[in-house]
Amino acid sequence: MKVALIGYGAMGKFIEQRLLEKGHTVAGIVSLDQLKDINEVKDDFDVMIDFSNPANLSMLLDYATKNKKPLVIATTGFSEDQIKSIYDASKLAPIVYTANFSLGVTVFEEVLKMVTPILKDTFDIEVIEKHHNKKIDAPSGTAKMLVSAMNQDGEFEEVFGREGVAKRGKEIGVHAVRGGTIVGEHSVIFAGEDEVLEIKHEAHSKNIFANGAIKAAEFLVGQEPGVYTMNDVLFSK
Ligand SMILES: NC(=O)C1=CN([C@@H]2O[C@H](COP(=O)(O)OP(=O)(O)OC[C@H]3O[C@@H](n4cnc5c(N)ncnc54)[C@H](OP(=O)(O)O)[C@@H]3O)[C@@H](O)[C@H]2O)C=CC1
Ligand SMILES: O=C(O)C1=N[C@H](C(=O)O)C[C@H](O)C1
Repeated sequence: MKVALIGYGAMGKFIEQRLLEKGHTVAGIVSLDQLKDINEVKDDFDVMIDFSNPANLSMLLDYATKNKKPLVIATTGFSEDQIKSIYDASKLAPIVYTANFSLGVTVFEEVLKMVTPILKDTFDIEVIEKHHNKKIDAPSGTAKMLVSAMNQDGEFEEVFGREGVAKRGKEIGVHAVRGGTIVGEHSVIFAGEDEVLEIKHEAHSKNIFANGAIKAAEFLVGQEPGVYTMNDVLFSK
């Protein structure tokens, strides 16, 4: 598989190594101090993998739709309008879009879909995420994704950085911690009267994200246009 890499920061450098180890080729790197535009990548490639910055999204969606190129989007911190533009573009190009490529978080979402309807009326729900001190967006994309998994019917308001009392059944509180080299931790706390259920995922290495994104890219080559999830990548036949 020939890959165009977007972003050459912590994840971009990491995934480049993993791609080469797995026998794939890096056709070009687009980043602030490399090629500036995906159109400048001269070698042909099969798929784009984006671990960069929301500022690059429209360039990547333009390229994907005009050239029918598969796009793996790992970047987080998009606006609502940008997220809508991903779904619009997916009518013309195959896209995997997820804020977390790990198996554990993919399963975490399914567990939340099962547990939340049972506890939502009698327990308060709070999400705590922890990341390294270089992360620019908060709350994390994964925290937002976990809230969405719990909020399928749109009945909760997401409250970031709580002030005042928690409104049980109406709000999900979200809290962000930044420090050191924490790779990524996400906890969902269901707090009831005299009991607490806490479900937690810890990333111990960026490997899980790099390997998941490469699996997603391998899956995406040859797929029809559409937005695919990690559930599709990991569990579809
Ligand atoms: N979905 C997932 O599983 C995961 C997603 N991520 C997400 O991937 C993204 C990248 O993470 P990470 O590698 O740790 O971040 P870094 O800050 O280390 O790297 C970001 C890269 O994007 C480049 N970049 C390109 N265009 C811009 C721009 N307009 N403004 C700023 N930077 C730009 C930066 O260039 P330069 O180096 O020149 O500054 C840098 O190479 C984040 O959004 C993060 O949340 C991270 C891990 C897992
Ligand atoms: O920036 C990171 O590092 C990470 N970002 C993703 C997010 O925002 O959820 C995924 C992971 O937690 C690491």
